[in-house]
Amino acid sequence: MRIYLGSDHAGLELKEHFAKRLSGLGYDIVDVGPAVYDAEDDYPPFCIEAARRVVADEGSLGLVIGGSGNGEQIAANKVPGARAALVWNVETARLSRRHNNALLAGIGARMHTTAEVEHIVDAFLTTEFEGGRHQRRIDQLADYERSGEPPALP
Ligand SMILES: O=C(CO)[C@H](O)[C@H](O)COP(=O)(O)O
Repeated sequence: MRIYLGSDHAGLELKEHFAKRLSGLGYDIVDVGPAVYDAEDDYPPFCIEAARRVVADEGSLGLVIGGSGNGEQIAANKVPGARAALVWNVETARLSRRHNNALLAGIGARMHTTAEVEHIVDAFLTTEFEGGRHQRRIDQLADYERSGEPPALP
């Protein structure tokens, strides 16, 4: 499976950790940057690029890593077709795949130990989408994104 990685300066060290770790586990890693630490860099270019690539590459997943993961997730979700979830423990990571078919995980490097994030990321990458009623909800979001017509209130 191909995994796209993006971050900002706050997530750079953890991104590099995952580039090595996931590559060692057999994942095909594409790191969209940043390549060097710059305390003044901004997360949108890297997270939007990671999300664009995931959406264009069916079957791939992405990790967008920052200080909190909030802005990274917001940036990724601006890309049409992207579904990015802020994952902050193993259960939210599992549910983001099982119920939301999340394509990208937003991760807060300043919120966890590296060992915690390893468990969170492993859960994200190894959980399958459940489909069923959850697909109906995802379809409503996708229709709204495409048409601008909000789903009817029940
Ligand atoms: O988490 C983030 C966005 O959600 C950023 O990594 C964070 O805002 C960067 O902060 P600073 O420039 O103070 O290092």
